[in-house]
Amino acid sequence: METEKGKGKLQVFESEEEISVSLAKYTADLSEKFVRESGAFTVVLSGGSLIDWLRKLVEPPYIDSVDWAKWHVFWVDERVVPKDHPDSNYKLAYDGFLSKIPIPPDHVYAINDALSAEGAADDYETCLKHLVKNNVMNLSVASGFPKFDLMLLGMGPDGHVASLFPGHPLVKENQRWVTFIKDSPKPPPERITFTFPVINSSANIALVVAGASNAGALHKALGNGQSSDLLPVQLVSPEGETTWFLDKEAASKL
Ligand SMILES: O=C(O)[C@H](O)[C@@H](O)[C@H](O)[C@H](O)COP(=O)(O)O
Repeated sequence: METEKGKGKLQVFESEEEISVSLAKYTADLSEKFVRESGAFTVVLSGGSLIDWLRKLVEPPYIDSVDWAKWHVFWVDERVVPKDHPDSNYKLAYDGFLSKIPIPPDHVYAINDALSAEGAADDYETCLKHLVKNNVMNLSVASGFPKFDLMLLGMGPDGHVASLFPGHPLVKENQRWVTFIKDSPKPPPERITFTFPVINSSANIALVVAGASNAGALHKALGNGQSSDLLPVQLVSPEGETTWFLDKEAASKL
């Protein structure tokens, strides 16, 4: 099933396997477009199941056809733990994805895990500012925040995206590019996260959500009901395009 709503392009798949097939083609097509147009492709990863759903991208034909040397990889959020810790989103991505592609190591922007949460957020923001200065990426003309080519986002059953949780003041942060949280309701408590102005400056956002536990939040996000207290996922509203990759369990209440 595929429909266009005001909230983006909505695709519902029979299985997680089909999500993975479609996500690989979508990502490879965007990579081809941005590399052709600008010579680089800036991609933002999440934690959670997303990395597993990228598995078809590291298989033929894409493993051979994607211009991996032009990729620059970032994280929308990261837990403040050592990079070899089981909770690390970097480790998750390295083990399941990055170790399988020929990407130059200096194009992989992991957090500095020797720093505090606050220090790591500052450091990551400084890193992004250097990349803007060196023309690896641009600022959005409309917002003045960095504009990534593609953000691959998951969503939690509470409607959180990145480490922006419902009711938390960080949801309203509108100055910083990268900020930190020390009281995440989902463990581990210390994380850094991109802010909504950065998320919403993206050229493309894929929201990849599977499983019945997410059906309620998706119903609220994509259904026709009105509500004044918006879930974080409802604040995802990029300058560019949103594409939803759902399985039928997640979409069961739509
Ligand atoms: O930092 C975290 O705690 C997770 O990365 C989390 O944000 C995850 O991305 C979502 O909960 C979606 O998870 P699933 O894709 O596994 O449903």
